[in-house]
Amino acid sequence: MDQYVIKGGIPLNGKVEIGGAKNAALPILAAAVMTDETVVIDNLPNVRDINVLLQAIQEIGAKVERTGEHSVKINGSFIHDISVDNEFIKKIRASYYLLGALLGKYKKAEVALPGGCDIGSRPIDLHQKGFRALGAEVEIRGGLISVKAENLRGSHIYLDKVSVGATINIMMAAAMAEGKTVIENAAKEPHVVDVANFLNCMGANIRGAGTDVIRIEGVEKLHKTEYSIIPDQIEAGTFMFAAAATRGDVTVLNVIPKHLEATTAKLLEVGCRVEEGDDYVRVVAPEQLKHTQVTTLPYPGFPTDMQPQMGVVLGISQGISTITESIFENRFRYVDELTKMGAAIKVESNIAIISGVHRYTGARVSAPDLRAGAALVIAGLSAEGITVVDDIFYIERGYEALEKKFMALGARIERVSSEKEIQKFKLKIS
Ligand SMILES: CC(=O)N[C@H]1[C@@H](OP(=O)(O)OP(=O)(O)OC[C@H]2O[C@@H](n3ccc(=O)[nH]c3=O)[C@H](O)[C@@H]2O)O[C@H](CO)[C@@H](O)[C@@H]1O
Ligand SMILES: C=C(OP(=O)(O)O)C(=O)O
Repeated sequence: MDQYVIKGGIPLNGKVEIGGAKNAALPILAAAVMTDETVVIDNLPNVRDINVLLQAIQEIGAKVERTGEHSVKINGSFIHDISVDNEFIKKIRASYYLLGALLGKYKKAEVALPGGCDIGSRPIDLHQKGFRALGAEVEIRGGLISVKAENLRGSHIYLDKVSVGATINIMMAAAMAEGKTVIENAAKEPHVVDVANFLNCMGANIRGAGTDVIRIEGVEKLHKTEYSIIPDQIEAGTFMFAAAATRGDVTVLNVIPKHLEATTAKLLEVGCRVEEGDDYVRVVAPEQLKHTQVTTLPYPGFPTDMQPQMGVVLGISQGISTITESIFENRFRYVDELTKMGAAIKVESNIAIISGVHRYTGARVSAPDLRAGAALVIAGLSAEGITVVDDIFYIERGYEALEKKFMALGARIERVSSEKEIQKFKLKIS
């Protein structure tokens, strides 16, 4: 198993290019098979979840051609199987997007129950409710969820909870249903809008994405398009918080500043200076950060996917801060690891009470999930001494070349795969 080994305490400085959003790219890849014509997708992040999904799409017969590190051509006309089940697909969350996509196109699909990071209970009842409302039968058996419909018909669907996954899945199926669908209490995340834009470029008729009511007029057929994925707001936010934690000065390039407003607001509250351009944001950190309060909420609220990174910043901010996690109950698993680095954080139910310490000290820690892992890397970059982060395969689900991007900002970080290499790194920096 690979690790990151980090010599912390160096303020990050410079510019970093942000890639395409994993959580937009995944449903867009699934939606790409909904036409029999060739779709070209660009600004694709080269991360593990994307590669797993592409492989699954290929296994059911779609033609997938990598035309560059960040681009792919997909042709869904060769699909011969609507059953998606392999060892890897079970481990990712976004596998379920193939349900909506294949149900829309073929009126049936069967997909292994979704995995994803263990960040709490992750039911899919709202996805099922949506598919049923469109006229599909839904059955879960033997670790698979299957959906089929004689006829998919538009419907009026109210989501009892704001769900990114359910909104996107229903939108995909409804795009090729007969008649009109209205999704109420829809998720408004930028990636929901990106998927709607992509489907519309393929000929779908979706209005209102980005508001809480989405209206879809089903079409019979979708067609080819060329599309570029939006920048990853979570990758961008991760670098912004890394700048704050290391008392650095970092400019994140190729972003949509509007998507980063909640993150920017919190950085201002802790005392950072934030400059915004058309497609960049610069974060300049003060010597001493200040405490604040955070609650995770659906967009435009503060994203749960940024909560661990924020927690690491607050752990070294003067005073008492609190974080209320209102989306997933198990997203504080980084706290025990951070405690090994000197953090003083108490978790009571879904609230973390954080007494800021002066600085972290390096320790051996383990990434409990994707974003918590990235947060521990930030802690290591800001800590005194050496930190080893184990289980980085979680981090690689969603971050491309994380260590290389940090190195380019002046960090001393290496990806290693043995205890011997860790010792070598220690000798090299001593
Ligand atoms: C691949 C991907 O894009 N993952 C993101 C997606 O996950 P995901 O789409 O799984 O998360 P949802 O937005 O669906 O979940 C939000 C809340 O709704 C609940 N819920 C969801 C579905 C359902 O059928 N029933 C139900 O009760 C969940 O338990 C959670 O409390 O959005 C989350 C919230 O922004 C992010 O943290 C994940 O990174
Ligand atoms: C939790 C995440 O992903 P997933 O929903 O795929 O587990 C994430 O992107 O932070």
